[in-house]
Parts: sequence; C-alpha cells; structure tokens
Amino acid sequence: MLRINHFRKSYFGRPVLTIDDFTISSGIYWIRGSNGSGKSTFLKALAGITSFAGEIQLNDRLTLHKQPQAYRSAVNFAEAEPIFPDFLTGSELIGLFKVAKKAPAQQEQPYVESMHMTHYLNEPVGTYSSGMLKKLSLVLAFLGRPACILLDEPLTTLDVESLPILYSWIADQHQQHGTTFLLSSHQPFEGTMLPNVQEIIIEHATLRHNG
Ligand SMILES: Nc1ncnc2c1ncn2[C@@H]1O[C@H](COP(=O)(O)OP(=O)(O)OP(=O)(O)O)[C@@H](O)[C@H]1O
Repeated sequence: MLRINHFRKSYFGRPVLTIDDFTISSGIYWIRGSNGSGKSTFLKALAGITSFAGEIQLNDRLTLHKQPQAYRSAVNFAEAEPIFPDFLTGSELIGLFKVAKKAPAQQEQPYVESMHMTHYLNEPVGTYSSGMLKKLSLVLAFLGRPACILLDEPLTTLDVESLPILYSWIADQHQQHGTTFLLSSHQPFEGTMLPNVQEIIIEHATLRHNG
C-alpha cells in the first residue's frame, strides 16, 4: 500500500526522521511516539505537504515526487490542529473539498449528522471551538474515495461521545472501500472499538512495526 524508501527529513540541517525502507500494508495503523518524535512530520510527508528527500510510493504505482497530483488526490489528511480561513463556513469548506476530491453528492451527510454538526455548519469557522473545528477537519478527511486517510492526533479535543462515532466511520470506510488509515497519538491504542489495529512506533528518529 505505502512504501517509503531512502527517506530523510531535516529542519534547518537537523535530521529528525530517517527511514531506509519501510512498507505499510493495507490496514488500520496506530502511529505512536513521544512528543517531538516526528509523528506530524511523518504524516505531513506522507500527505505531500512537507518536503523530504527520498520517495514514497502508493499501491506500487503512484510516487509522490513523480505523480504528485494523482498521489495527493488519493491521500487525505487531517492536521492535528487544523487551521482554516476564519471567514469561511463549515458548509463552504465541505463544498470546496468535495469539488477538489471529486466526492459523491451528499457524501458528507451521514458524517455531519452522526457527529451532530448540522446546527453550526453555516457559521464562519472563526466562531468554532477547537472540538467543533476538529470534527469538521475529520469530515473533510473522509471526502472523496481516498486510498489512504491520515489523521494526526484525531482524539485531541474530541469529546468522549464522539470517539465511538469516529471509530465507526473508520471501521466502515476500511471495510467497504479498503481504505488504509494511519492515526497518530502519543498514547497507546485503547479499546476494542476498532478491529485489528496495528502499531507503528516512532523513536530514535526512525520507525518500526510493533509486533
Ligand atoms: N517547522 C519546524 N521547524 C523546525 N523544527 C521542527 C519543525 N517542525 C517540527 N520540528 C522538529 O521536528 C521534530 C519532530 O516534530 P513533530 O512535530 O513531527 O513531532 P510529533 O511527534 O508530532 O510531536 P508532538 O507529539 O509533540 O505533536 C521535533 O524535534 C521538532 O522540534
């Protein structure tokens, strides 16, 4: 599904992540590492929004550096702390993302309704709380038909009622469309709401499969 080769990422000449050869098969993954270990850097590189040396290949055919547009349209990303233009409404952002991601009509509806977001989506996002913004960014990450969805710290600021709802979106999407998920956190994965979650550990500026 994803193959990472000769990956090197530095900030201002300081190496923060080195991955020689790493394969991630189809599945649901929990990317775990301590603060500053490189989780966001790794996900931003996979999403194609931060530069790096080396190459990332999707499904044995799309490489990020050689087919950047096709690759990016197949990989969706929700940032840990999403930032959107304050003056746009949630509905407008969903509309924009639906066009960009060629999403089916009404695709957002079940997500919006299950997270009880309908009453605020026509307000500008500048008025949203961090949890409301987080829910919006999660909906945006599910739009289209991505092969891979990257969720950076998806649990941060989400209330306890919303957690099983998010997990049900992930389980359904993976089961129905085979979408691979990478979720990052500094905490171990807990609970039984998601089946067959595999762990990837980031430490010592590289990553490894756990078990
Ligand atoms: N824009 C940047 N400029 C310089 N250094 C950066 C930048 N972004 C990240 N770093 C450094 O890269 C390393 C990895 O940071 P990253 O944000 O990827 O970690 P993280 O595992 O997501 O951390 P956290 O759990 O605290 O969010 C850290 O040492 C950090 O200081």
